[in-house]
This record gives sequence, C-alpha cells and structure tokens, in this order.
Amino acid sequence: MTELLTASQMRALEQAAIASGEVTGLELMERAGQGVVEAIFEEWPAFAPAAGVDWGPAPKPPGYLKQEEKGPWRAVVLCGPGNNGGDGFVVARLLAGFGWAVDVFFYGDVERLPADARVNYERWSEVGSVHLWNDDAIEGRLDGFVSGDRSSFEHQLVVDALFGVGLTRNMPVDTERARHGFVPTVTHTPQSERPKYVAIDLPSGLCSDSGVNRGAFPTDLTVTFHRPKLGHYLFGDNHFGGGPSLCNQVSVIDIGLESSRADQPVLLMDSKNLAAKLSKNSCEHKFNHGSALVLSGGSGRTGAARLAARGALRIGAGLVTLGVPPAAQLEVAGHVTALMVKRVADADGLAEVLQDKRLNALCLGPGLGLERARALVPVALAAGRASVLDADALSTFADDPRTLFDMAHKRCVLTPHGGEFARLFPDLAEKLNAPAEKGPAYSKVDATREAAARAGCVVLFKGPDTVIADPSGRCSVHAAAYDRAAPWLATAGAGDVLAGFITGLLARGFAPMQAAETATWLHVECARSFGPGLIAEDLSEQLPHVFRELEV
Ligand SMILES: NC(=O)C1=CN([C@@H]2O[C@H](COP(=O)(O)OP(=O)(O)OC[C@H]3O[C@@H](n4cnc5c(N)ncnc54)[C@H](OP(=O)(O)O)[C@@H]3O)[C@@H](O)[C@H]2O)[C@@H](O)CC1
Ligand SMILES: [K+]
Repeated sequence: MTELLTASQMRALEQAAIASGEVTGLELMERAGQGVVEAIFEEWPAFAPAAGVDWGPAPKPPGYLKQEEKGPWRAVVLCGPGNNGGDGFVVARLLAGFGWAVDVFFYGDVERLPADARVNYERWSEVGSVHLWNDDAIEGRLDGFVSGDRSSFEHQLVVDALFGVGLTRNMPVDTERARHGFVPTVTHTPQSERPKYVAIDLPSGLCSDSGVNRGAFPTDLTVTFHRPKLGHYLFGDNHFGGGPSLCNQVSVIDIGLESSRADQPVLLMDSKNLAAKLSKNSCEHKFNHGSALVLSGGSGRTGAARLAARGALRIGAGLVTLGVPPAAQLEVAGHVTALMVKRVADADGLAEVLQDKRLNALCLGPGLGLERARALVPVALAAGRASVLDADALSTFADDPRTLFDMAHKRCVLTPHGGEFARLFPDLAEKLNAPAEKGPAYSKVDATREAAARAGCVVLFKGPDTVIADPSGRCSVHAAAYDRAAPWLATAGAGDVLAGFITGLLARGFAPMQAAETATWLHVECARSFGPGLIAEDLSEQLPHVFRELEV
C-alpha cells in the first residue's frame, strides 16, 4: 500500500536526507522543479520540446534561447514566500530554458525567502523578471481567462507555487482577487479552451494533513514529491470541496528520498495481495470459512440486516444466519434462501444462540432498532466474538458512549458514518468541524485514530474518504476519488452491505483491521464495476465478477 504523509513527516524525511549528506536542499528543489516540468510535458505533450527532455548528469540550467528562438508557449508562475515558491522559480527557469515566455509573480518578501528558495529566486532573476504581487496587474494579465474568449488568452499554463506543505492558515485575502481572475474558468470552461492550471505539491490553500480547503481553487494537475500527502486523499470539510476535488489528478515525483522512511505513515488501500487473501482452499468444509450471525430488527425493518447477511455470504463466510425476533420470522423466511434463520427474541435468546461456538462473527446494527440494539450489544460483546457494530448498535449508546467502549474488545469493528461518529465521539467531531486557526488542521485521520484508541477497537469512519484505524495507531485511508471514484455508492443500504462484507471476512478469519480494509476496497470496487444505476442490492451480486477480475 502507498504511504500517505503529513507535512511534518515529509519535512522530517527531507531533513534526514539532508543531514545524512545524501542530498542538499537545493538538489531536492531542482529535482522537484524538473519533476513538475516533466509531469506537465507528459500530461500535455503539445507543450513538450520536440527533442524530448534530457536534464543531463547534474542539475544545470538548460541553454537559454533568444527571444526570436522561443517557442509559442507562455506561462504564468505564481510564487509564494517559502520553498514552494522556490520550486516555482525552478519551474520558471526550466520552462524558459525550453523556450517558453514566462511571467513570474512573487507573493512575499525577498529578504525573508528561505535560503534555497532565495538561490532559485536569484537564478531566475538572471533569466527573467519578477513582478511583485499586485492584484490589478495580475488581473490585467489574466483578463482572457475571465472572458473565456480563447483568442484573448495570453498564457497556456498557470503554475501555482504559492503555498505547499507549509500552509498554516487560510489563504491570504490579498491573493484572492488575482486568483479569482482565472480560476472560474477551470470549473466552467472546457480544459481544451483555457490555460492549464498546475499546482506544485498542493493546490495553494489545501491543507496537506486534513484535505480541508482553506481557500484553494480546483486545478487540472497537482504534482507532488516523494509520496502523496494525506490532503490529496482526504476530503476535509466537504462543504468546500477539499482534497481530491481540488487536485483533479495527482502525479507523484521521485526526488531521491527513497532510503528514508516515515514513522507510522497512513496507508492508502489498494488491491495488492487481495486475491491471495481472498481465495479458498478447495478441500475445506463450509465451517472452515466461518459462521456469521447477523441480528435483524423487527417486522418491516428486516431489509437492512438481510442486505448485510447477503454481503457476508457472498464475500465467502461458510454459513450466515439471520437472528430475527419471532414476529419477523415469517417475513424474513419469505425473502431468504441460502441464509439460515434463527429466532432471537431478546438478550437471553441471543445468549442461547451464542452457545453455538461455531458462530465466530457477529453483525449488529443495520435495522436493529435502538432498543433491541441496547439489549443485544452487551450480550454479543460479552461473548468475545469478532463483531461489527454499525448504525443502531452505535447510536443506541449516544447518551453514554463510555459504556460501549468499556465493553468493546480488540475483535470489534465500529463502522460509524459522520452522524454516528459525532454521537459517539462528540468532542472529536467538534474538533474536526472547528475552523483551523493555525498549523495543519485536525484531520479525519487524527479523529479516527483517537476514536480507535478510546474505543479500544478498530474504527472505520465512513464517507467518500473512509478512514480505518486501530488502537495502536495503524491507519489506512480509502478515497472514492480519482481512478477509484464511485459516485453511485452514495445510496440507501450501501452501509449495511459494507457491515456485512466486514462480518463475512471476520467469519473467514481475517483480522479486524484487515477485514475492514479489504471490505472497504471491495465495496467500492463492486460499485465501480456495476456503474450507474447501482442500488445496494447490486453490491453483493457484483462480488463474483469482482473476484473473477481479481483472479481470486
Ligand atoms: N519537504 C521536502 O522534502 C521538499 C519540499 N519542497 C517544497 O517546499 C515546500 C514546503 O516549503 P515550506 O516549508 O517553506 O512551506 P511553503 O508551503 O512554501 O510555505 C511557507 C511560507 O508560507 C507562509 N504561509 C503559510 N501559510 C500562509 C498563509 N495562509 N498566508 C500567508 N503566508 C503563509 C509561511 O509563513 P509563516 O507561517 O512561517 O508565517 C512561510 O513563509 C513543499 O510544499 C514543496 O513544494 C521541494 O522543494 C522539495 C523537497
Ligand atoms: K502550491
């Protein structure tokens, strides 16, 4: 799985590499600039020099062309007061070396530039001029962007090097007018008819650790270094469209920090090794694949549990039983075939059913009803079986979450969505929703890790970005974004199916963290594989196809 880093982890890696003498800050900055230029040429081949790109053995400025020899392209590079701006000066110099006409606008104080950025400011100054930030001047330059009239576009490329991982507060107001000058076209004008907008490291204003949008605008391409940052994958505050909705696509450039490792990085889920984990041995009995019990609510409320149970069965649990109250038994029996049905009237009834030691995974919550959940959860947790608690099994403890955490054990997985998370962890939800004053904003990763430590079990915090953490701090993220976007997954009952998938994998013997991660990936994959028109019932039915594609 790919590592996702925070700003401070990235800085620590950079510092360690520099301190070891492996590389200098200037070399890193040069490689970063080169990587950005290469990514631009790769994304839009029309921009690339016909002879290709060869940086030579050591970083050196390419031979500069005379004005009459310059190519047809023109770029605006917006440089900020830190090293992100330094990268921008490198990009400006390299583009000029390829014959581009480049306008550099600098937001900051030259005297206070960090050393490496200052060197690159000077290097650029030998090649071209630096316009000090002035809203009116920039707006004038970018008039064509606003009018949307192609013939009036002076620039084909805008490079955003204002702020990267060093963003500590909201975007300064005095950059807004200028940026508004060109950004509306990114969302409203087809890409082919307007200049391309490229962000270095992060769209300026995107918080690297949380994905919170602190004043960034959507870009066409974001080029980052060494590893993606959490902010590229977390949506932050959804009201303002954070993370993935701002980056559009993320290109990750190797700048030679491979030998350094971050401390407890968050992992981005992928499908590596999934097939091997999911395959079954042909000579095993159904009980070798586990036996799951999904507790259902009363009459008229059994659909959610049936969805979960079907998911558990399709994902490979050997046997799945629905535990239903007597009044709902007929209703359920009419709907299920491969599932078993057992009467579970109340807490005593559950205790009795759990005498069967083969039942090794439980699912409580979908459609369970608050009262029934309150009665059944303590019995289920006391039995010590691997358990998924979702929906009503979480909300029923809204008044007293501590009671739930005291009962929860290491083989539990809690699967709250935003509302349920706020009911169980009101203080963490408040921190998550509070506007960040300074430094990187508190993130969904921070909140999920704290929640898992407090609950003493795995917490899977659902959303378009799903974050999973265990009490030790291990944490992984899945964003339904970029090549994993699954817009049809936001449908009633999808969460019930996810709970069922996790339960089924727990029954099969997956560890809680691994079950939660694998189920999340498969859940999105089923939605993607089915495509438009998806409803919750389709998710489980899509699993066989997804398994075939994975070569399970
Ligand atoms: N790490 C690496 O390995 C590599 C890193 N590289 C590059 O360096 C970048 C990180 O550089 P960086 O640390 O200098 O931070 P950066 O984002 O330029 O901003 C800091 C400046 O902005 C200021 N400032 C912040 N927020 C503000 C606001 N809202 N409004 C106004 N001002 C604000 C802040 O001021 P302060 O908060 O200190 O008052 C400070 O002056 C990274 O993203 C990548 O592009 C590459 O070269 C390759 C290797
Ligand atoms: K930037």
